[in-house]
Amino acid sequence: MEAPSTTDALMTLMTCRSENELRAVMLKTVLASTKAQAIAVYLPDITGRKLIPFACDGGLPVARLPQLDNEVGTERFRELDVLQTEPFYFGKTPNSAKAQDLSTALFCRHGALVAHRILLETTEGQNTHNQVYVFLLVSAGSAPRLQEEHHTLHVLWRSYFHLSPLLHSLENLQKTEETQVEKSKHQKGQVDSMLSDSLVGRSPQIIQVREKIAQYAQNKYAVLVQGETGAGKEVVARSLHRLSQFSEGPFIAENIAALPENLIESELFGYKKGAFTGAIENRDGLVKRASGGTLFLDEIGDLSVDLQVKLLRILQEKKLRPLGGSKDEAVDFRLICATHVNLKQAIEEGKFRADLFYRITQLTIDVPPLRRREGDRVYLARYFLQEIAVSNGDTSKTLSEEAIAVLEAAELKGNVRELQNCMIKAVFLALDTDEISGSILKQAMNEQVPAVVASDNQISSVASEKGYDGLLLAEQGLRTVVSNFELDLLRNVYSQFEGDRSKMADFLKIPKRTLANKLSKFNCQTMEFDHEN
Ligand SMILES: Nc1ncnc2c1ncn2[C@@H]1O[C@H](COP(=O)(O)OP(=O)(O)OP(=O)(O)O)[C@@H](O)[C@H]1O
Repeated sequence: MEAPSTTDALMTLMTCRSENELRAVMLKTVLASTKAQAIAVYLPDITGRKLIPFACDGGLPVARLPQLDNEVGTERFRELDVLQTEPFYFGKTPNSAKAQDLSTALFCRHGALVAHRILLETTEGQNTHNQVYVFLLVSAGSAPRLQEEHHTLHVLWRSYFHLSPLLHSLENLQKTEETQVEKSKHQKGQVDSMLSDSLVGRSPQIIQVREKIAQYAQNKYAVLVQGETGAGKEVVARSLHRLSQFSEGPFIAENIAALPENLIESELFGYKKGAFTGAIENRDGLVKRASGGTLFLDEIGDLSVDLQVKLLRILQEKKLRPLGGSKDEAVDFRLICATHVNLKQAIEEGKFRADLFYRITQLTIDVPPLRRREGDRVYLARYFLQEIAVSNGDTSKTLSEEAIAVLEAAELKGNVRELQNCMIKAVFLALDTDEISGSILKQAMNEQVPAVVASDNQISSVASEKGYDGLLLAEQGLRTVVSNFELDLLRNVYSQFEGDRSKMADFLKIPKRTLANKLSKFNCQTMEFDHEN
């Protein structure tokens, strides 16, 4: 076989991708170029007195090669030695007990050795080996072209010691990159699992929402979360907070619509003692309390235009002046707002300021209604059944085929909240059975408090169930009967949930804003229900 040219040999070396590969290819290349049977390569140690095995092919493994005294280098070994006739001994002296034929020591067989001492240039400032000792076992009687061979080896080993540190750095870089990729995969895995635990669902639509949350969580921009009531806007806001740099700080949530109009300002921005009658001490507002964390303002569309101006100033200047205060106080928080109304329309109607709109919608997340999430109803229903079972220390109930069909056909205007309530009711209606049937599920759905948007017929039929007779209806008219019924219902729900508005709104499947409106309509902010209406 024709020996490869030096250029070809160099090209082959340059295709190597790791130090190990380079070393193996180098030895093969040298064997091919010199037509030797075996090769052992040595480097001098730091003192220069010993030669340390570095690489080999065709003989003993490197670990079993002996160290050599560098007498070869100093006394007997010239730059190029052909040791074909005389055995080449190493050891203290050729006659000492330790003396041994070098070819046997290196290759376990006595044979003709060619030894090259290759002088490399040292690169200033770099710890480059400046000599390489190459021992080749050649066929007896072969006549190597020694000078030419020596030149080739010189070129190859020089190139080797240039390429080797480059590959070493490349490998380190790759390892670092791989570790970073692994690390970020691991982090992504953690984020994914945290998000799919809180924002449950596997529809492409909800997966997209989760992706947006993961993407937006790491920055400080304000986020507007839009979606129908009960769709999970607050769940999204909480997830954003948990994944953000503010996660160690507080998550302060407030529903603007649920706050009485006259209290919104002091609740949000706080006040100083004496700012108004009843301000008997300094009190931090929600904005101040959210400092270092996240402020979640639900139903932001309900903020009065005056307060919109004040909020905008705070967002722009990161400073807050409480009611009755004379100094600005620094605040730093991430703002997340939610709305189920179209804010652009509110701007057109003059109810919402465009400048605030742009400030709070640096990023937006649309939470799709349940009806637009393919496959999530049943998935979520099973999830809630499991959750209920865990909290009851029970085994999870299953859904019959019929129940699944009922679920798929249901309107679920109250979105996930309605579905969750339905499942709670269904579990308690199906106490004696492990499976929730279609009829139980229908019953659970019907047991939900009639929707505020229920038709007159539905209302009068519920009214008659509740004891409002037709006579009364004829006497007072539908409006009064319905109104009284609603008041009665609110009073019952109030006592059931001890005035907790969030729970009341959840139970009634209405936004807290609607609940707040109804309470003020009945003049019962304090739920001391005056029969005014
Ligand atoms: N994807 C989901 N996975 C698990 N639970 C959810 C999910 N979406 C919503 N929920 C649950 O549904 C209920 C309503 O969710 P949330 O309060 O976030 O809705 P919302 O859109 O903010 O409602 P509103 O507009 O009435 O304030 C909560 O009990 C919440 O835990």
